[in-house]
Amino acid sequence: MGMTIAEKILAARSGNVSVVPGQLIMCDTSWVLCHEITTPAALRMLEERGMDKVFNPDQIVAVPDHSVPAMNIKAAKMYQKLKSWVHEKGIKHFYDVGRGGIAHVVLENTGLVKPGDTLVSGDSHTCNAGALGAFATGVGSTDLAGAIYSGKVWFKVPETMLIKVTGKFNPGVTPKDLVLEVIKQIGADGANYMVMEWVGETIDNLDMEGRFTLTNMAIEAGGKTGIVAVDDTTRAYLGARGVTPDQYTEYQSDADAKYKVVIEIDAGALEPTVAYPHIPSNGKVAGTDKIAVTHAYVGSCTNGRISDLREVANILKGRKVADGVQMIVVPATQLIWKQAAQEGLLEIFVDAGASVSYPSCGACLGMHSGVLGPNDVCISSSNRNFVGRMGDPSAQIYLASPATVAASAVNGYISDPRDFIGAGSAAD
Ligand SMILES: CC(C)[C@H](C(=O)O)[C@@H](O)C(=O)O
Ligand code: SF4
Repeated sequence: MGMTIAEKILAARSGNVSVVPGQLIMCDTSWVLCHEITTPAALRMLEERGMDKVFNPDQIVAVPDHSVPAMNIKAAKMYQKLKSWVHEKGIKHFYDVGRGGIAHVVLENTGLVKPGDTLVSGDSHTCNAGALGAFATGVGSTDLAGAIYSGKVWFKVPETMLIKVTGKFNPGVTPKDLVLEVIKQIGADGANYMVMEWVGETIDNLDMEGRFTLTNMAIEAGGKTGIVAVDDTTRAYLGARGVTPDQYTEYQSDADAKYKVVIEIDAGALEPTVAYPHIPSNGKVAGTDKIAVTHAYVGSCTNGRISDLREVANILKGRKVADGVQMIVVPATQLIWKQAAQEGLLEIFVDAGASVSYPSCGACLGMHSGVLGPNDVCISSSNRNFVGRMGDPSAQIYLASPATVAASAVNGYISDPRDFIGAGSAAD
Protein backbone atom coordinates (compact mmCIF):
# COMPACT_ATOMS: atom_id res chain seq x y z
CA MET A 1 0.00 0.00 0.00
CA GLY A 2 1.23 3.53 -0.75
CA MET A 3 2.57 5.71 2.02
CA THR A 4 2.57 9.43 2.75
CA ILE A 5 5.76 11.42 3.34
CA ALA A 6 5.20 11.31 7.09
CA GLU A 7 4.65 7.55 7.06
CA LYS A 8 7.81 7.05 5.01
CA ILE A 9 9.88 9.10 7.43
CA LEU A 10 8.44 7.28 10.44
CA ALA A 11 9.02 3.90 8.79
CA ALA A 12 12.63 4.72 7.99
CA ARG A 13 13.37 6.12 11.44
CA SER A 14 11.77 3.19 13.24
CA GLY A 15 13.51 0.53 11.18
CA ASN A 16 10.30 -0.64 9.47
CA VAL A 17 9.76 -1.27 5.78
CA SER A 18 6.35 0.33 6.10
CA VAL A 19 4.01 1.64 8.78
CA VAL A 20 0.26 2.18 8.93
CA PRO A 21 -1.75 4.75 10.88
CA GLY A 22 -2.45 3.64 14.41
CA GLN A 23 0.71 1.53 14.65
CA LEU A 24 2.87 2.15 17.73
CA ILE A 25 6.50 2.64 16.82
CA MET A 26 9.74 3.56 18.53
CA CYS A 27 11.64 6.07 16.41
CA ASP A 28 15.11 7.47 16.35
CA THR A 29 15.02 11.19 16.73
CA SER A 30 17.44 13.16 14.57
CA TRP A 31 17.10 16.27 16.71
CA VAL A 32 15.87 17.35 20.11
CA LEU A 33 15.13 21.04 20.48
CA CYS A 34 15.28 22.40 24.02
CA HIS A 35 14.11 25.70 25.46
CA GLU A 36 14.18 26.97 29.01
CA ILE A 37 10.49 26.45 29.83
CA THR A 38 9.95 22.71 29.42
CA THR A 39 13.50 21.35 29.39
CA PRO A 40 14.25 21.96 33.11
CA ALA A 41 11.34 19.68 34.11
CA ALA A 42 12.61 16.96 31.79
CA LEU A 43 16.12 17.30 33.18
CA ARG A 44 14.84 17.05 36.75
CA MET A 45 13.03 13.80 35.86
CA LEU A 46 16.27 12.37 34.52
CA GLU A 47 18.34 13.59 37.47
CA GLU A 48 15.92 12.13 40.03
CA ARG A 49 16.32 8.74 38.37
CA GLY A 50 20.09 8.88 38.09
CA MET A 51 19.75 9.02 34.29
CA ASP A 52 21.43 12.34 33.83
CA LYS A 53 22.98 11.86 30.38
CA VAL A 54 22.30 12.91 26.83
CA PHE A 55 22.18 10.44 23.93
CA ASN A 56 24.31 12.68 21.71
CA PRO A 57 25.10 16.31 22.52
CA ASP A 58 25.52 17.05 18.80
CA GLN A 59 21.89 16.17 18.08
CA ILE A 60 20.52 18.56 20.67
CA VAL A 61 19.78 22.19 19.90
CA ALA A 62 19.20 24.55 22.83
CA VAL A 63 17.61 27.97 22.46
CA PRO A 64 16.32 29.98 25.43
CA ASP A 65 13.47 32.02 24.01
CA HIS A 66 10.29 32.33 26.04
CA SER A 67 11.30 34.29 29.11
CA VAL A 68 14.48 35.93 27.91
CA PRO A 69 16.09 38.23 28.75
CA ALA A 70 14.82 37.12 32.14
CA MET A 71 12.06 39.32 33.57
CA ASN A 72 12.15 37.86 37.07
CA ILE A 73 14.20 35.58 39.28
CA LYS A 74 12.23 32.46 38.41
CA ALA A 75 12.89 33.03 34.70
CA ALA A 76 16.56 33.70 35.42
CA LYS A 77 16.81 30.35 37.22
CA MET A 78 15.21 28.46 34.32
CA TYR A 79 17.62 30.08 31.93
CA GLN A 80 20.52 29.19 34.24
CA LYS A 81 19.38 25.58 34.38
CA LEU A 82 19.33 25.27 30.59
CA LYS A 83 22.64 27.04 30.21
CA SER A 84 24.51 25.05 32.85
CA TRP A 85 23.20 21.78 31.38
CA VAL A 86 24.32 22.86 27.90
CA HIS A 87 27.82 23.54 29.19
CA GLU A 88 28.00 20.41 31.32
CA LYS A 89 26.92 18.14 28.46
CA GLY A 90 28.98 19.86 25.77
CA ILE A 91 25.96 20.82 23.65
CA LYS A 92 27.47 22.98 20.93
CA HIS A 93 24.27 23.98 19.12
CA PHE A 94 23.42 26.54 21.77
CA TYR A 95 21.89 29.82 20.62
CA ASP A 96 22.17 32.00 23.67
CA VAL A 97 20.34 35.27 24.25
CA GLY A 98 21.80 37.75 21.77
CA ARG A 99 22.70 34.94 19.35
CA GLY A 100 19.36 33.31 18.78
CA GLY A 101 15.72 34.31 19.11
CA ILE A 102 12.54 32.25 18.93
CA ALA A 103 13.72 28.64 18.86
CA HIS A 104 11.61 27.40 15.94
CA VAL A 105 12.70 30.26 13.71
CA VAL A 106 16.33 30.03 14.81
CA LEU A 107 16.24 26.35 13.93
CA GLU A 108 14.91 26.99 10.40
CA ASN A 109 17.87 29.07 9.63
CA THR A 110 20.60 26.81 11.01
CA GLY A 111 20.32 24.17 8.29
CA LEU A 112 20.45 21.53 11.04
CA VAL A 113 17.00 20.01 10.51
CA LYS A 114 16.92 18.39 7.10
CA PRO A 115 14.32 16.65 4.97
CA GLY A 116 13.59 13.15 6.25
CA ASP A 117 14.67 14.01 9.80
CA THR A 118 12.65 13.55 12.95
CA LEU A 119 12.57 16.38 15.46
CA VAL A 120 10.93 16.55 18.87
CA SER A 121 10.74 19.31 21.43
CA GLY A 122 8.73 20.17 24.49
CA ASP A 123 6.93 22.84 22.51
CA SER A 124 3.75 22.51 20.52
CA HIS A 125 4.92 24.62 17.59
CA THR A 126 7.76 22.24 16.77
CA CYS A 127 5.55 21.32 13.78
CA ASN A 128 6.99 24.50 12.22
CA ALA A 129 9.97 22.54 10.83
CA GLY A 130 7.66 20.27 8.84
CA ALA A 131 7.93 22.77 6.00
CA LEU A 132 11.40 21.30 5.42
CA GLY A 133 9.96 17.86 4.65
CA ALA A 134 10.83 16.60 8.14
CA PHE A 135 8.60 14.97 10.77
CA ALA A 136 8.65 17.50 13.59
CA THR A 137 6.36 17.47 16.59
CA GLY A 138 5.92 18.67 20.14
CA VAL A 139 6.02 16.18 23.00
CA GLY A 140 5.40 16.34 26.74
CA SER A 141 8.21 16.64 29.28
CA THR A 142 8.31 12.86 29.92
CA ASP A 143 8.82 12.04 26.25
CA LEU A 144 11.26 14.92 26.02
CA ALA A 145 13.25 13.40 28.89
CA GLY A 146 13.21 10.03 27.13
CA ALA A 147 14.40 11.59 23.87
CA ILE A 148 17.22 13.50 25.58
CA TYR A 149 18.36 10.34 27.35
CA SER A 150 17.96 7.74 24.62
CA GLY A 151 17.51 9.56 21.29
CA LYS A 152 14.30 7.63 20.92
CA VAL A 153 10.67 8.59 21.03
CA TRP A 154 7.49 6.57 20.59
CA PHE A 155 4.67 7.56 18.29
CA LYS A 156 1.32 6.27 17.24
CA VAL A 157 1.58 6.67 13.48
CA PRO A 158 -0.83 9.49 12.61
CA GLU A 159 -3.37 9.59 9.82
CA THR A 160 -2.78 12.31 7.23
CA MET A 161 -5.03 15.10 5.99
CA LEU A 162 -4.27 16.34 2.47
CA ILE A 163 -4.78 20.05 1.84
CA LYS A 164 -4.72 20.90 -1.86
CA VAL A 165 -4.34 24.58 -2.58
CA THR A 166 -4.69 25.98 -6.10
CA GLY A 167 -4.80 29.50 -7.50
CA LYS A 168 -2.93 32.67 -6.68
CA PHE A 169 -3.18 34.82 -3.57
CA ASN A 170 -4.72 38.22 -4.30
CA PRO A 171 -2.75 41.26 -3.12
CA GLY A 172 -3.12 41.67 0.64
CA VAL A 173 -3.83 37.97 1.15
CA THR A 174 -1.08 35.87 2.70
CA PRO A 175 -0.34 32.32 3.88
CA LYS A 176 -1.58 33.35 7.34
CA ASP A 177 -4.99 34.01 5.83
CA LEU A 178 -4.86 30.60 4.16
CA VAL A 179 -4.09 28.73 7.35
CA LEU A 180 -6.70 30.70 9.33
CA GLU A 181 -9.26 29.84 6.65
CA VAL A 182 -8.34 26.13 6.76
CA ILE A 183 -8.63 26.08 10.56
CA LYS A 184 -11.95 27.89 10.28
CA GLN A 185 -13.23 25.26 7.85
CA ILE A 186 -12.06 22.17 9.73
CA GLY A 187 -12.27 23.49 13.30
CA ALA A 188 -9.72 23.73 16.10
CA ASP A 189 -9.85 19.94 16.46
CA GLY A 190 -10.39 19.25 12.75
CA ALA A 191 -6.98 17.68 12.25
CA ASN A 192 -6.73 15.95 15.63
CA TYR A 193 -3.63 13.77 15.72
CA MET A 194 -3.26 14.06 11.95
CA VAL A 195 -0.42 15.20 9.76
CA MET A 196 -1.51 18.17 7.66
CA GLU A 197 0.18 17.71 4.29
CA TRP A 198 0.09 20.81 2.08
CA VAL A 199 0.18 20.33 -1.71
CA GLY A 200 -0.89 22.10 -4.90
CA GLU A 201 0.35 24.82 -7.21
CA THR A 202 -0.08 27.55 -4.57
CA ILE A 203 2.20 25.67 -2.19
CA ASP A 204 4.64 24.93 -5.02
CA ASN A 205 4.86 28.68 -5.69
CA LEU A 206 5.19 29.63 -2.03
CA ASP A 207 8.53 30.59 -0.51
CA MET A 208 9.84 28.82 2.58
CA GLU A 209 8.74 31.59 4.92
CA GLY A 210 5.13 31.18 3.84
CA ARG A 211 5.38 27.41 4.15
CA PHE A 212 6.66 27.72 7.73
CA THR A 213 3.62 29.83 8.60
CA LEU A 214 1.39 27.00 7.35
CA THR A 215 3.12 24.12 9.11
CA ASN A 216 3.59 26.20 12.26
CA MET A 217 -0.15 26.38 12.86
CA ALA A 218 -0.93 22.66 12.43
CA ILE A 219 -1.29 22.39 16.19
CA GLU A 220 -4.04 25.03 16.16
CA ALA A 221 -6.18 22.50 14.27
CA GLY A 222 -5.09 19.74 16.66
CA GLY A 223 -2.63 18.36 14.12
CA LYS A 224 0.32 16.19 15.09
CA THR A 225 2.37 18.15 12.60
CA GLY A 226 2.32 19.89 9.24
CA ILE A 227 4.45 18.87 6.29
CA VAL A 228 5.44 20.05 2.81
CA ALA A 229 7.28 17.84 0.32
CA VAL A 230 10.78 18.83 -0.72
CA ASP A 231 11.08 20.71 -4.00
CA ASP A 232 13.48 23.15 -5.62
CA THR A 233 12.45 25.88 -3.20
CA THR A 234 13.41 23.68 -0.25
CA ARG A 235 16.64 22.61 -1.90
CA ALA A 236 17.61 26.20 -2.64
CA TYR A 237 16.75 27.29 0.91
CA LEU A 238 18.91 24.52 2.36
CA GLY A 239 21.64 25.13 -0.20
CA ALA A 240 21.87 28.75 0.95
CA ARG A 241 22.55 27.34 4.42
CA GLY A 242 25.32 25.05 3.21
CA VAL A 243 23.19 21.90 3.10
CA THR A 244 23.46 19.78 -0.03
CA PRO A 245 21.03 17.07 -1.22
CA ASP A 246 23.52 14.27 -0.46
CA GLN A 247 23.09 15.17 3.22
CA TYR A 248 19.39 14.37 3.38
CA THR A 249 16.66 12.02 2.17
CA GLU A 250 13.71 13.32 0.24
CA TYR A 251 10.40 11.56 0.58
CA GLN A 252 7.35 12.13 -1.57
CA SER A 253 3.89 10.74 -0.91
CA ASP A 254 2.90 7.84 -3.16
CA ALA A 255 0.11 8.36 -5.67
CA ASP A 256 -1.91 5.68 -3.85
CA ALA A 257 -1.13 6.94 -0.33
CA LYS A 258 -4.17 6.87 1.96
CA TYR A 259 -5.53 10.13 3.34
CA LYS A 260 -8.06 10.33 6.13
CA VAL A 261 -9.42 13.65 4.82
CA VAL A 262 -8.83 15.67 1.65
CA ILE A 263 -9.73 19.32 1.48
CA GLU A 264 -9.40 21.70 -1.42
CA ILE A 265 -8.89 25.43 -1.23
CA ASP A 266 -8.86 28.08 -3.94
CA ALA A 267 -6.25 30.63 -2.87
CA GLY A 268 -7.74 33.17 -5.27
CA ALA A 269 -10.98 33.15 -3.30
CA LEU A 270 -9.31 33.88 0.05
CA GLU A 271 -9.66 37.20 1.82
CA PRO A 272 -7.69 38.71 4.69
CA THR A 273 -8.95 36.73 7.67
CA VAL A 274 -9.11 37.53 11.37
CA ALA A 275 -9.65 34.88 14.04
CA TYR A 276 -11.90 36.39 16.69
CA PRO A 277 -11.57 35.53 20.38
CA HIS A 278 -11.09 33.02 21.87
CA ILE A 279 -10.18 30.30 19.41
CA PRO A 280 -8.11 30.31 16.19
CA SER A 281 -10.97 28.71 14.22
CA ASN A 282 -13.21 31.73 14.77
CA GLY A 283 -12.32 33.40 11.46
CA LYS A 284 -14.12 36.30 9.76
CA VAL A 285 -13.10 38.58 6.89
CA ALA A 286 -10.97 41.48 8.16
CA GLY A 287 -13.00 44.65 8.56
CA THR A 288 -16.36 42.84 8.94
CA ASP A 289 -16.86 44.61 12.27
CA LYS A 290 -15.31 47.90 13.38
CA ILE A 291 -13.42 46.74 16.46
CA ALA A 292 -11.20 49.27 18.20
CA VAL A 293 -7.80 47.93 19.31
CA THR A 294 -5.48 49.01 22.11
CA HIS A 295 -2.56 46.81 21.00
CA ALA A 296 -1.07 45.60 17.72
CA TYR A 297 1.53 42.81 17.92
CA VAL A 298 3.77 41.63 15.12
CA GLY A 299 5.99 38.71 16.01
CA SER A 300 6.05 35.04 17.09
CA CYS A 301 7.20 31.83 15.43
CA THR A 302 4.23 32.08 13.06
CA ASN A 303 4.81 35.56 11.64
CA GLY A 304 7.95 37.29 12.88
CA ARG A 305 10.06 36.64 9.78
CA ILE A 306 11.66 39.15 7.45
CA SER A 307 8.92 38.87 4.80
CA ASP A 308 6.36 39.59 7.54
CA LEU A 309 8.27 42.67 8.65
CA ARG A 310 8.50 43.87 5.06
CA GLU A 311 4.71 43.59 4.70
CA VAL A 312 4.26 45.61 7.87
CA ALA A 313 6.75 48.24 6.69
CA ASN A 314 4.91 48.52 3.33
CA ILE A 315 1.86 49.67 5.22
CA LEU A 316 3.51 51.70 7.98
CA LYS A 317 5.86 53.64 5.71
CA GLY A 318 4.91 57.30 5.83
CA ARG A 319 2.02 56.57 8.21
CA LYS A 320 1.52 56.67 11.97
CA VAL A 321 0.17 54.14 14.42
CA ALA A 322 -3.16 55.55 15.68
CA ASP A 323 -3.13 57.42 18.98
CA GLY A 324 -4.05 55.11 21.81
CA VAL A 325 -2.65 52.01 20.09
CA GLN A 326 0.48 50.36 21.43
CA MET A 327 2.21 48.62 18.56
CA ILE A 328 5.01 46.16 19.28
CA VAL A 329 7.15 44.60 16.57
CA VAL A 330 9.33 41.63 17.49
CA PRO A 331 11.70 40.29 14.83
CA ALA A 332 11.78 36.55 15.53
CA THR A 333 15.57 36.17 15.59
CA GLN A 334 18.72 38.23 15.90
CA LEU A 335 19.45 37.61 12.22
CA ILE A 336 16.03 38.88 11.21
CA TRP A 337 16.45 41.88 13.52
CA LYS A 338 19.74 42.71 11.85
CA GLN A 339 18.35 42.27 8.34
CA ALA A 340 15.36 44.45 9.21
CA ALA A 341 17.77 47.10 10.46
CA GLN A 342 19.85 46.89 7.28
CA GLU A 343 16.77 47.22 5.10
CA GLY A 344 15.61 50.28 7.03
CA LEU A 345 12.49 48.52 8.31
CA LEU A 346 13.16 49.20 11.99
CA GLU A 347 13.40 52.90 11.24
CA ILE A 348 10.03 52.79 9.48
CA PHE A 349 8.50 51.10 12.54
CA VAL A 350 9.98 53.61 14.95
CA ASP A 351 8.98 56.57 12.77
CA ALA A 352 5.44 55.24 12.73
CA GLY A 353 5.41 55.15 16.53
CA ALA A 354 5.83 51.40 17.00
CA SER A 355 8.03 49.88 19.67
CA VAL A 356 10.64 47.42 18.36
CA SER A 357 11.47 44.70 20.83
CA TYR A 358 14.25 42.09 21.08
CA PRO A 359 13.76 38.61 19.62
CA SER A 360 11.81 36.40 22.05
CA CYS A 361 8.39 34.83 22.63
CA GLY A 362 7.60 37.66 25.04
CA ALA A 363 4.06 38.92 24.71
CA CYS A 364 2.95 36.06 22.42
CA LEU A 365 2.14 34.02 25.49
CA GLY A 366 1.78 36.91 27.92
CA MET A 367 5.08 36.44 29.70
CA HIS A 368 6.70 39.84 29.28
CA SER A 369 7.30 42.83 27.01
CA GLY A 370 3.69 43.64 26.23
CA VAL A 371 1.43 41.73 28.64
CA LEU A 372 -2.23 42.77 28.16
CA GLY A 373 -4.24 44.37 30.93
CA PRO A 374 -7.97 44.14 31.71
CA ASN A 375 -10.17 44.65 28.65
CA ASP A 376 -7.26 45.37 26.31
CA VAL A 377 -7.92 44.44 22.70
CA CYS A 378 -4.99 43.15 20.69
CA ILE A 379 -4.65 42.31 17.03
CA SER A 380 -1.76 39.87 16.79
CA SER A 381 0.21 38.05 14.09
CA SER A 382 0.75 35.12 16.48
CA ASN A 383 -1.13 31.83 16.61
CA ARG A 384 -3.26 31.59 19.74
CA ASN A 385 -6.07 33.76 21.08
CA PHE A 386 -7.17 31.72 24.07
CA VAL A 387 -8.56 33.40 27.18
CA GLY A 388 -5.67 34.85 29.17
CA ARG A 389 -3.10 33.91 26.53
CA MET A 390 -1.47 37.34 26.43
CA GLY A 391 -2.27 38.51 29.92
CA ASP A 392 -5.50 39.40 31.69
CA PRO A 393 -8.37 36.97 31.05
CA SER A 394 -10.67 39.84 30.08
CA ALA A 395 -8.36 40.90 27.26
CA GLN A 396 -9.47 40.07 23.71
CA ILE A 397 -7.04 38.70 21.11
CA TYR A 398 -7.67 38.73 17.38
CA LEU A 399 -5.29 36.77 15.13
CA ALA A 400 -4.37 37.98 11.67
CA SER A 401 -1.61 38.38 9.10
CA PRO A 402 1.13 40.95 9.72
CA ALA A 403 -0.42 43.13 6.99
CA THR A 404 -3.80 43.11 8.73
CA VAL A 405 -2.13 43.92 12.06
CA ALA A 406 -0.34 46.88 10.48
CA ALA A 407 -3.49 48.20 8.77
CA SER A 408 -5.39 47.91 12.06
CA ALA A 409 -2.62 49.68 13.98
CA VAL A 410 -2.82 52.65 11.62
CA ASN A 411 -6.61 52.91 11.70
CA GLY A 412 -6.97 52.08 15.40
CA TYR A 413 -9.54 49.42 14.60
CA ILE A 414 -9.43 46.04 12.86
CA SER A 415 -9.06 46.80 9.20
CA ASP A 416 -8.66 45.22 5.79
CA PRO A 417 -5.05 45.61 4.58
CA ARG A 418 -6.30 45.84 0.98
CA ASP A 419 -7.38 49.38 1.79
CA PHE A 420 -3.69 50.26 2.20
CA ILE A 421 -1.99 48.47 -0.63
CA GLY A 422 -2.19 48.69 -4.35
CA ALA A 423 -2.11 45.67 -6.62
CA GLY A 424 1.34 44.14 -6.78
CA SER A 425 2.50 44.67 -3.20
CA ALA A 426 2.43 42.67 0.05
CA ALA A 427 1.71 39.08 -0.99
CA ASP A 428 3.34 39.28 -4.41
C1 LIG B 1 5.71 27.25 26.72
C2 LIG B 1 5.44 26.22 25.67
C3 LIG B 1 5.38 24.90 26.33
C4 LIG B 1 4.22 26.56 24.81
C5 LIG B 1 3.95 25.52 23.75
O1 LIG B 1 4.19 24.33 23.87
O2 LIG B 1 3.44 25.83 22.71
C6 LIG B 1 4.36 27.92 24.16
O3 LIG B 1 5.40 27.99 23.25
C7 LIG B 1 3.07 28.33 23.52
O4 LIG B 1 3.07 28.79 22.39
O5 LIG B 1 2.03 28.20 24.18
S1 SF4 C 1 6.49 32.54 19.70
FE1 SF4 C 1 4.61 32.10 20.80
S2 SF4 C 1 3.76 30.30 19.85
FE2 SF4 C 1 5.88 30.44 19.20
S3 SF4 C 1 6.99 29.15 20.63
FE3 SF4 C 1 7.03 31.24 21.42
S4 SF4 C 1 5.26 31.35 22.81
FE4 SF4 C 1 4.97 29.54 21.56
